[in-house]
Amino acid sequence: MRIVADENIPLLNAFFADQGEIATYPGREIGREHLMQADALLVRSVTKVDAALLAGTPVRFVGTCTIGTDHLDLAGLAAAGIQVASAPGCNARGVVEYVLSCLLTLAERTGVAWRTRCVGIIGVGEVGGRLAATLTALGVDCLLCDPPRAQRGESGFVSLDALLAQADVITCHVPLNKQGPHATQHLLSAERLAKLAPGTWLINSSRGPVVDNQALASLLPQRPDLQVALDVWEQEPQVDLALAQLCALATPHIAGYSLDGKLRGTEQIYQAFCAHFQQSAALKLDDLAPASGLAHLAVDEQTEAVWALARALRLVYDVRDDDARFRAALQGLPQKQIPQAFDQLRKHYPLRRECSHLQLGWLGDKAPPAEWAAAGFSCQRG
Ligand SMILES: NC(=O)c1ccc[n+]([C@@H]2O[C@H](COP(=O)([O-])OP(=O)(O)OC[C@H]3O[C@@H](n4cnc5c(N)ncnc54)[C@H](O)[C@@H]3O)[C@@H](O)[C@H]2O)c1
Ligand SMILES: O=C(O)[C@H](O)[C@H](O)COP(=O)(O)O
Repeated sequence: MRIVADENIPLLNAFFADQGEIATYPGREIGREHLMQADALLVRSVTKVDAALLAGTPVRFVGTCTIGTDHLDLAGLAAAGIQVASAPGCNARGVVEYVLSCLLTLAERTGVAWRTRCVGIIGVGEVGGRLAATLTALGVDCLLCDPPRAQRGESGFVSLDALLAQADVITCHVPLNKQGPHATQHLLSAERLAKLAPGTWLINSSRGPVVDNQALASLLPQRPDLQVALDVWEQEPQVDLALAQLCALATPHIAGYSLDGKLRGTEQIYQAFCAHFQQSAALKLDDLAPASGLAHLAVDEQTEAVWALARALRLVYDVRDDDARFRAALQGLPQKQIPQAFDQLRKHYPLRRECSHLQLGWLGDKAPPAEWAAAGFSCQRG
């Protein structure tokens, strides 16, 4: 068995060394010449894979250790008889923590309490669904928009235009679909952006082209009331630095970059690979993942639950650090050098664990506040 893989897949060797010979390359550089003897191709989001790339190669299995699949030509690969697997939900919790951190930061900067804002979630799947559950547990009002789910007869959704008119915060969690009845490319078009209510906070951590970046760059100089956080960019790894400058928060596509999320992605693809090649999936992430590096925060009955949660989140993840690194690395660079700097920020991303690695030590006599567990924090006495 020969496996070709993106060099940025963590625990690749730990999971796949027993399965065959592994050759790794930078994800953006994987080409047909690397695949002429490969049985399986393992990628992340930066490798574009279509039937033409694999034509004439023995590759019969493609696994992407990511949630998004817009870099894969799913229809073409299916027609060519190639099995494709992705890692649904693997880093969804990381994205939720990124959005929560954006809310805390924008609240601090504008002086508007984040818990009083109505959050409009566009796309209510793995990420949007978990975000809605977490925010609701914290007492925040949410509006949900997901026409594909509404069309399947599920209730609780509003139309996109109703959401845009009513929400104070808009956060996008849709896949990038260029065609079809629910296409999402430029879902936030120039026309819709122009209608954003005064003081709206807009967060995009889905895919860059979901928001018309050119229209946003033209709008923002006339609308200093809008607060925009962009994690994804229309021409990635190229970034429009003028747009980044106008954003309140700018990061290099790292919303889901917790180590936990990346490792779950590798494990999910290992399982799919083993199922496809009829091998037993004997390895478990719990046995291979590095120790948790648990952080502690002690709280007592006098501490307001939501204040403690905000402190706890800051201990685990602070989007301001990613924003500062992004600006320091990219500002002033000639355009030609931006893609490489963008990729370097992602390749050398600092260790980040999820909130499940933070223990809230409860010093009170009564039961700890229910919001904590509901918001995804583990809470123990003492
Ligand atoms: N920035 C990051 O680091 C990062 C990390 C993870 C995922 N993502 C992106 O976020 C996207 C969403 O992730 P997910 O795990 O929630 O995916 P998901 O497939 O579980 O959920 C997507 C939801 O969007 C809905 N949807 C589709 N078209 C829509 C439309 N036109 N309007 C509104 N809703 C629509 C779907 O019905 C679905 O419920 C991924 O496809 C990926 O592109 C980014
Ligand atoms: O779709 C996803 O899972 C995310 O966008 C993922 O974090 C992308 O990371 P990459 O594959 O570019 O390393």
